[in-house]
Amino acid sequence: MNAVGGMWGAVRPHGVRLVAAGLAGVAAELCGLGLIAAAAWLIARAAQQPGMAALGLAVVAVRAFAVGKGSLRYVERLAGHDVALRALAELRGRVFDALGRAPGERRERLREGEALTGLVADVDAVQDLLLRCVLPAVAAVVCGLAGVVVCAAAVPVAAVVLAAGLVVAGVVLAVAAAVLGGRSAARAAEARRVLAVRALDVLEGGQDLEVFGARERFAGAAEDAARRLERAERSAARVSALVAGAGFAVQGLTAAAVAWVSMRAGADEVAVAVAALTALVAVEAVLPLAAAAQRLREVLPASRRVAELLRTPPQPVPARPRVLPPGPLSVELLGVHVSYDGGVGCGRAGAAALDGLDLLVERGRRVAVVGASGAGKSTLLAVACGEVTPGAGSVLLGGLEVSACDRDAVRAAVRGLSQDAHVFAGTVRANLLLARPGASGEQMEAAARRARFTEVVERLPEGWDTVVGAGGHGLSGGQRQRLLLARALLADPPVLVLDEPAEGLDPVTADAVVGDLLSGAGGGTLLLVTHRLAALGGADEVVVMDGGRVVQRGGHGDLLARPGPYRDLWEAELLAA
Ligand SMILES: Nc1ncnc2c1ncn2[C@@H]1O[C@H](COP(=O)(O)OP(=O)(O)OP(=O)(O)O)[C@@H](O)[C@H]1O
Repeated sequence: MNAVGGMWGAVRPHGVRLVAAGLAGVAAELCGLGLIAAAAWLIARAAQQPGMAALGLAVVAVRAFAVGKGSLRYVERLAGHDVALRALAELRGRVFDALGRAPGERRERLREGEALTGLVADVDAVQDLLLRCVLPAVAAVVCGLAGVVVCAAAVPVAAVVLAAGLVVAGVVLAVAAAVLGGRSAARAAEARRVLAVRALDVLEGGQDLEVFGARERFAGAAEDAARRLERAERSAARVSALVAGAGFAVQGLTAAAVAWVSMRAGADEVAVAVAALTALVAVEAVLPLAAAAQRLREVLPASRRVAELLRTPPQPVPARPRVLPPGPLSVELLGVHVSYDGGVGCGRAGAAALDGLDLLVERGRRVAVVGASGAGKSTLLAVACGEVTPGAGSVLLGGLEVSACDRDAVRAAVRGLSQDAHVFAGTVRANLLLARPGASGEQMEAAARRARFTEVVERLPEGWDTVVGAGGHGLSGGQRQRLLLARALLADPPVLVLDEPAEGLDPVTADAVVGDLLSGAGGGTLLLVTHRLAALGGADEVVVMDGGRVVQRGGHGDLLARPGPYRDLWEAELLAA
């Protein structure tokens, strides 16, 4: 029920259109039924040569039903698709809203090709609930009932036989199709998922696979998945064909049985013809129920996943948000705990990324955060800028609980450079101005100088107007990183967070950049995650993390002077160098 709830919420605003589509579908089926009943009556009665006056009304009825059936079917298709597409647009809007509300790590998972492709397919599949399940089912049920009524009017006992035929065609076959076809559909869905993952591996990692000589193996795995998908789809098609064949057999047998009991009951030939042909049309109307049931089995899991996403509770919005003070802000984390779903926690399944972390960074201070890989440094920055909501503990900005402040104001106040920052397709200038649209040429130049990006721009064919591709295509890794750093510096927010700003730069430039960032004058509070310890002499303070906690803090020189985690990291860095 929850699964359908997600779609229903999107359909409700278009309820009138949906009812119109349903009524048009029902009316089209009833016209089909009326057409056959009237035609049967007309042919059988004409054979008795009663004269034109007795047949006139039936001739008009046949014409009206024939025209009505075609036109109403067209109206039903038009209105049905109109409402389904409107509901789909509404549903997509709701899914985007829910994604916006979702915690950062969930959005993060959705960036993976497989999950994103899956979500898009799930949302699209939900429209089939309306077009291929609900609307055909409503029309089938009404037309089946109308068939029984017409049959009962012609030959009462034949109506019982028709009802039995309808139950077999509309219920027994539908359940069989759902059970047998559902299994194949589940296998096909899983095979489709595996194929998408394998195909992404081959497409995105093609170069690496070639280098490591693993292309054949991965391509073979993709082919295997494609074969499994083909087998599952064949099996689903076999079930559909079998059910369709059985449906036609039930249809023919029901019509024959209705004719036989009608004759046995002593009905005249006109009544027999009307009852038999009505049975033929009524059973035909309920046959799509089997296909609808099979499709329902395929669509329900997708609808369930979409409904689950839509249930993401909205972030509580403070009634009267507190206003952050101007200028650089202090950052304080008190007993902060973060666990990621599915996080491997450095080999300890389910371990916390932040484990009761306490940290106060006073306003305007320049703090370097260091620690082994997986210590929780990036998670600390993600919590500080509101990307990840802690499971427990408090985060204060300028002395105010971030949950009491406007979310957009917090986002604007704490920004910088994350490990997965994106370069957009467009000019280098446009990429930089994204951080501060009104920035002057001097401000851009200054940010570029600090990020060592000026020398890159000078060598680009069109300078600031050089066009780069999405993801920084056309730039080297180091050039891309300098562009991203320049963009973060241009933003100049009250709290600047930089995650590995010198990643991909040569060691000398990297140390120079990190050193400048930590010792440069002015600007806001700075939280900088780095592995380059040699450049930390200028930092106001160095914070050492391990296992999601702060294990040591102090000045670079003081920390080096005594044994402890920082000196261990330093010695390990010297050894590696
Ligand atoms: N999106 C995520 N989903 C699941 N687990 C995650 C996610 N991000 C981090 N983790 C887990 O949380 C722990 C801390 O990760 P985090 O990225 O904060 O460490 P880090 O100190 O920045 O590491 P590195 O120096 O390698 O970047 C890790 O053990 C990791 O397994």
